[in-house]
Amino acid sequence: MAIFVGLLVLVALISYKTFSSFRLRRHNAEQAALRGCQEPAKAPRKGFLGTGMLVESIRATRQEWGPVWMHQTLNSIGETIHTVKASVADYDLIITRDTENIKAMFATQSQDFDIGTHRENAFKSLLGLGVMTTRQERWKHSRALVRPQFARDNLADLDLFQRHLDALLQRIPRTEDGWTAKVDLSPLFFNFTLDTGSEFLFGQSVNSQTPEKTPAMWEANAPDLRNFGHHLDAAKHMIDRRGALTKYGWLLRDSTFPKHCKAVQDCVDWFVKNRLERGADDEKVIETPSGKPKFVLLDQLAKDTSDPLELRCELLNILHASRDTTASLMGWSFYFLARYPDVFKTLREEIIDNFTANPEAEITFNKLWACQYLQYVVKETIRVVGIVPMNERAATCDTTLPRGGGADGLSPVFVPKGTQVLIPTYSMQHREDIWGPDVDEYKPERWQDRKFGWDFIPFGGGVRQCLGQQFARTETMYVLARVLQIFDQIENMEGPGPIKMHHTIENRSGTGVQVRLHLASTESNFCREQPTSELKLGRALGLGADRPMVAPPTTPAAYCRDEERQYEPKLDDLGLGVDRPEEVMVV
Ligand code: HEM
Repeated sequence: MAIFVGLLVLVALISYKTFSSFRLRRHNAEQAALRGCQEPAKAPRKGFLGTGMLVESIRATRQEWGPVWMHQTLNSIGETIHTVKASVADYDLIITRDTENIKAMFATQSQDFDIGTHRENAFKSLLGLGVMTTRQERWKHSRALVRPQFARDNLADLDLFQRHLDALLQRIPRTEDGWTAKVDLSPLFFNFTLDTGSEFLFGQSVNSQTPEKTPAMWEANAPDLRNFGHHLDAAKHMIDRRGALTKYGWLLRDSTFPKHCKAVQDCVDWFVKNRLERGADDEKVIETPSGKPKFVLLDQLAKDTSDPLELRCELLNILHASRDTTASLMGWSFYFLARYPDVFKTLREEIIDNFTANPEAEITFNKLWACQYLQYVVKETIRVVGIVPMNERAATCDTTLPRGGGADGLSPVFVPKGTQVLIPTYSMQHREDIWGPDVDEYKPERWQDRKFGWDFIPFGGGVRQCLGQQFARTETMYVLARVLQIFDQIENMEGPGPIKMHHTIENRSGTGVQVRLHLASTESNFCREQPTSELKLGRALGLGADRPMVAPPTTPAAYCRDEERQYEPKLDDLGLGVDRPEEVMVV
């Protein structure tokens, strides 16, 4: 009897599912016809229930070429096809790298699109509900809370960067011949941005580069601040793995994940509690060496809300958005400088012309942003690697995208409510029809006089545009400027091999940034003298100093420069603001 009832329920369920899916398909077909839409090209359906593409994409990500795989897969469907529909099991999604569609989702039809539920679901255990993770009315509330803080002029604090850069440089051991030991700069940048980010957000740095500076009273009263970075990385690793499975991410379980999330949250709660105990008006005005009051985001947010959970979530959302992205950008910048000596030379000349070779000479925000070649290097680095190589939106109602349907790809495409639309920014930034036949070359000069709009959206665009792009670019440019004052040569210490893109949410070099640097002045005390035991210490610090020296540097074939190019700087690129109308693209 029980079996009979069970079977009956199963048949009823299957019938209901079949009927609803039939009704939905008919509804979608009617709506598409009414709106003059045509079907886009289809990605080949491979493997069991069409999961082949998903498996391929996960494999490519593991092999550290995920963004390139996506680009090649789209090109294999058609180099002139920029919008496709892909199906995995019962799940249809659209992938588009068409600039008209991007503009529609971010600007002209932005009311019909928002981030999907995946971002919120994937991140909420760690970050809670904040500006990165929420949608609709809840997101408007968060954005209204944090945006005014980012709309200030010159938000980035150069003194803050300098203090933590000093600590970073002390991590690099020098040898007797004026060169540093071989060093992997990548982990150093991740610690650096954790330290600058935590100080910017909480008012006090977690000092991941200099744990010995942690105040003694913290040791007694605080949660596990020393391992803040470790817990953050471990929790994010799990989120990345879940994210790769899109809607099926919940299938992955890891018993340590909640512990890491809790450890991170405990640390932030501790900062928030200390701040709230002082009362909203008790803002300690600390003057930085440049005479500017120190900006602390927590102080500012505490004026608007005293809800500890809300404060924790917003701060963590921003820390997540800022730390790894900016560290990746710094790492990649040096990765390419080590492979393009002529770019390094041109950039260094510009830095010395503007700021002298004295690494203690003042660098101001305005002068930094006036360095054109420096900006080109940063933009080209972002273009070539796509720091956030994939963005996404989901339709909040039945709607359309203006292009991609029909044989010529020029008809609108119907997008049913709930459909996820992937935006492969890396692929957009490698479209030959937009960037020219030298698209795969690393060539900062291409940015001279280049106007761009919806074809270059590394910081998103429209109402949900990144709030920290000015901060990230200032921090990266500052580090580049100072390091190039101190060092006059950089050498790639990695063996030959293809570029590896370790794509989690952001994209960092999968082989690290293995270099050695030459001090411009032998008097310089910017690095530590290297005792004989230093190689072992280097390993403990994750510097890679003990790794075997490898073959002389080679340039990855895809990024060969075929000729010397002349460059003349032009001053046209100082507009930064998140204050501009949201539709204007400013990068
Ligand atoms: C190279 C560094 C960075 C890159 C490439 C980057 C890129 C992005 C991208 C692609 C988005 C998503 C936009 C969307 O959903 O369409 C975003 C959002 C965001 N970013 Fe950044 N970001 C960087 C650094 C930063 C920094 C340093 C901060 C803060 C100090 C920051 C704060 C935010 C915030 C708060 C959001 C959420 C905006 C919203 O949804 O309303 N980002 N960023």
